[in-house]
Amino acid sequence: MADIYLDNNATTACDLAVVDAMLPYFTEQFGNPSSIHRYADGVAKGIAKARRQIQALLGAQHDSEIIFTACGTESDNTAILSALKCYPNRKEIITTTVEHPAVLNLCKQLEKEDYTVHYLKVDGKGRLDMEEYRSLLTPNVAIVSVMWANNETGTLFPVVEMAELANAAGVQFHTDAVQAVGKVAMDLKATKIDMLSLSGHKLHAPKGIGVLYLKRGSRFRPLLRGGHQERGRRAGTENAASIVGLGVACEQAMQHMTYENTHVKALRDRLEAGILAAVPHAFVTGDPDNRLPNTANIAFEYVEGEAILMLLNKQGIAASSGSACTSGSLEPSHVMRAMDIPYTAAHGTIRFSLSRYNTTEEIDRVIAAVPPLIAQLRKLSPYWGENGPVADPEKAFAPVYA
Ligand SMILES: Cc1ncc(COP(=O)(O)O)c(C=O)c1O
Ligand code: FES
Repeated sequence: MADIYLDNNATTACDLAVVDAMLPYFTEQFGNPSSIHRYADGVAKGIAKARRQIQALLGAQHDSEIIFTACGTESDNTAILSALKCYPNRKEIITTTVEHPAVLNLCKQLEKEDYTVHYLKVDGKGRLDMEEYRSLLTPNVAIVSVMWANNETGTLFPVVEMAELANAAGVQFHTDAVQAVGKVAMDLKATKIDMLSLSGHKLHAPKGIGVLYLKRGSRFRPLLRGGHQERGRRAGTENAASIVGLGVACEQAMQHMTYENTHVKALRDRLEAGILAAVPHAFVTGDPDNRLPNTANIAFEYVEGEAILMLLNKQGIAASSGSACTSGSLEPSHVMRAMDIPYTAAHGTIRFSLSRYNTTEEIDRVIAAVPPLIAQLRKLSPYWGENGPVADPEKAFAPVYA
């Protein structure tokens, strides 16, 4: 039986059209786009076309607002560090408790360098408190960086509205839209978003290519200095093949946007409904009303996420865990902790993230596979008795994970 890939928030398979478009840039068109000979002829043109394809998907005003980078992480770092250089007297940053490490770990470092970082809290469904946000927006803030969609739960933040508020307060606004691009319709020219990060490998383009969108007129200081590539805003010879691939991936994403929000969403809903109907003591985390169409993060109480993943893997099903145990930590993920998910549930969260390549048959196989597997693990769980959870399992857990 074929394997089932439900880990698309981690990374996606390259679309075959993307690979086809890239191939000539490894062979005939391998020249440096800055050179003046036939090996470079089509390269600059290929890059220019990709810029327009990405502009179209983002609804950007100008193609010059697209800066190619090496990854989403580089885009995030560049955006935040740029604002700190542009506004040297402002020593505060606003972000959230549930950002990707690409933002969080940079902020942790900046705290050691005398910046004050305000981490906006989320409620039990992963939603932000806009009052708290408003109260923190002062002239001391250099930049607000808030993700468009959360990678673990798919929860969407109201970034368009938050950017308006930041702009009114004279503060730059950056959004990490790595998980949102291609799934959420965007019209950046109609927003006050100054900077946005995206990453190719989350939308069926290769790994190692990213974009930083920079609104025309917004202040900017480059992270990498060197050659004059990207109008001096990001030095380094262009990754032409990947850029061309990303362009095609963005065009495809535009074509599939409706499908993603109808068909893929229906598959996700089918998966959730099927699993929740058959498994007691399980629930969906995140904001059910404001979510990516492809993401289901399900907490299975009283079992270990890692054990679930291993049993799923044995059956050819690839998903990921909301816990951090794979990274060698016994703590559940910072996103689950921020939402105050009890640790007896947070340790058993599984993220199923779909793509347009998934089928109803695959989803039905997963719906059939999960319930017996959870039952099997609960039989082994010290927190699960004959008739369900043992009394006060939270207390029983506490000394272990304290
Ligand atoms: C929300 C978010 N931001 C940033 C990144 C980092 O992107 P990249 O892997 O291209 O550096 C990821 C990827 O996991 C992500 O999910
Ligand atoms: S899921 Fe493995 S330690 Fe929490």
